[in-house]
Amino acid sequence: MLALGKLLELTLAGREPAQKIQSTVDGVQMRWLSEGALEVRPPEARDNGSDLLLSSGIHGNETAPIELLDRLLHGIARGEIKPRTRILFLFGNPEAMRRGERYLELDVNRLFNGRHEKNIGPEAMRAAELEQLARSFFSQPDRSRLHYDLHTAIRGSKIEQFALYPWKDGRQHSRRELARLNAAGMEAVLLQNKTSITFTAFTYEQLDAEAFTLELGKARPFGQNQGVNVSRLELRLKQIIEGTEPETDSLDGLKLFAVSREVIKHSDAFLLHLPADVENFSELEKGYLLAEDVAKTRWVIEEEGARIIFPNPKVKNGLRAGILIVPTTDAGLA
Ligand SMILES: O=C(O)CCC(=O)N[C@@H](CCC(=O)O)C(=O)O
Ligand SMILES: [Zn+2]
Repeated sequence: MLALGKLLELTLAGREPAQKIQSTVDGVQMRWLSEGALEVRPPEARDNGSDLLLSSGIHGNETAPIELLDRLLHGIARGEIKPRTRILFLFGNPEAMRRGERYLELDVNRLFNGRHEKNIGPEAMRAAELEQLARSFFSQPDRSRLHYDLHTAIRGSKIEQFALYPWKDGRQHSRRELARLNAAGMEAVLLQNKTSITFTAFTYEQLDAEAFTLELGKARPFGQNQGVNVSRLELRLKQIIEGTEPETDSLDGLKLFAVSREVIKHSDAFLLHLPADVENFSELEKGYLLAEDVAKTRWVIEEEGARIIFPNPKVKNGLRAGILIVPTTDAGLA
């Protein structure tokens, strides 16, 4: 296999490749751009005009998505997967990956859309670099732009695999993209309704890409992801890469949710009234006191059919400590 196919090994070892550009036997060019960043270009005659950004390791301990991208890259480097798309592979937070931790000082996925400029340290610099890599990759006109940022969650989930779809004023969510996610094994999609500071919010809002955060199961260390079944997503990604994806417009079985409220932790006095092992998508009854914070702030459930995802009282003050969601329909899709 080409040495650049071993991007994960290089990244975990903190090494730069001796040769930064290599070509596979069938003319696919691989170019190492920076730590954890590699661009794949198909031969011109085979290029179908699609640009695909695949990122993982934005949280260093979320290893199943890292292993998935590693397998795809190996397949390309060995000539077994024959790309017709341009692809940018990104491992988001290399140092956190080496340490097996979500992040070192700052959560990289809270540093986009201008936030890195208000912070200092390696993770703020990395977020700026990731923005620049994505901006440059998606700078070519008249090409389709798709970004999947792959994650696993801290806790178990009543709905194992789901996507979060960013929001931008004046832009409608795409039914076609949801059908694609359905075919890729996602069981639910959360439609956001305000701007955000995550990586996919940046590529969606500023680079005009279709962009999704994909949650694939529970976070485990490298080599222990047998319980995370990514086979449908992996197949779909290979089909997208090779331009052999079957057309689908079916949303059958796909559950749609909208954000009702984000629970923001304002102070060290924040209290979340949920068991430590509560699963994502757990239902909460009307009237339930979910959280309390400084100045008698109370989060009481008012919504019919409310569920909680990503509850985390340990986040830094000012950040999201959970999302309250409610079921929605496909009425607003383009
Ligand atoms: O399990 C958790 O609490 C977090 C899992 C995770 O990393 N999720 C992403 C979602 C990003 C988004 O809102 O699009 C995150 O929190 O960064
Ligand atoms: Zn994550």
